[in-house]
Parts: sequence; structure tokens; C-alpha cells
Amino acid sequence: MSRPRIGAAAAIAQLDGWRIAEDHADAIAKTFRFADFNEAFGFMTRVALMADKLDHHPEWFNVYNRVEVLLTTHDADGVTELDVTLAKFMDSAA
Ligand SMILES: C[C@H](O)[C@H](O)[C@H]1CNC2=NC(N)=NC(=O)C2=N1
Repeated sequence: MSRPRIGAAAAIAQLDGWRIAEDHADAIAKTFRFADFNEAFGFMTRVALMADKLDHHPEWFNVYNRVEVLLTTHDADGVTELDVTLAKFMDSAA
């Protein structure tokens, strides 16, 4: 799905707790913390199903109760509204 790039700054202005990713040309990032691995993996499962439905997939890293997420749109070489949509879903699923 092709979308115009809006950029990380415009994206985080619409979101809570998200930051401009370091060490990346144009991406947004957030670290989610849960009570334990079960909660973290439940979150990842809910997000995975939505990501596949949107055909828009996160880059993420999990250790026990922590999930570090990076969102960008590879097809657009940067952040698009699709990243904002997935970020908002993640916030609602956390
Ligand atoms: C062919 C397929 O639609 C694309 O590769 C999709 C899959 N998931 C994707 N996820 C993300 N984050 N960016 C993309 O550009 C993207 N493209």
C-alpha cells in the first residue's frame, strides 16, 4: 500500500509517548512495558494480527516484559499515516 511520507515529527505530534527514533533516517519508536512475558506476548499477538490485516509490519524487539517498537514505512522511505494508525492500535492494545 503506497502512502505519502509525513515524517516522524508530524507523526509523534498526533501520538502519546512516541519519540523520533534515533539511528534511523525517519521512524518513530516506543518502549512498552508489561507485568510479565505473558502480557507482553499477548500484546504482540494482538498487534501481529492487526499488522497483517493492514499489511504493515513493525520492527520490534522483546525481552521478557519489554517490547521495543520501531515504525516506519519501507515503501515510502519514512513515516506515513499507516505508522500512525498502527501506533494508535498498539496504544489501545497495550
Ligand atoms: C508487499 C507488501 O505489501 C509490502 O512489503 C508491505 C509489507 N509490510 C510493510 N511494513 C512496513 N512497515 N512497511 C512497508 O513498506 C511494508 N510493506
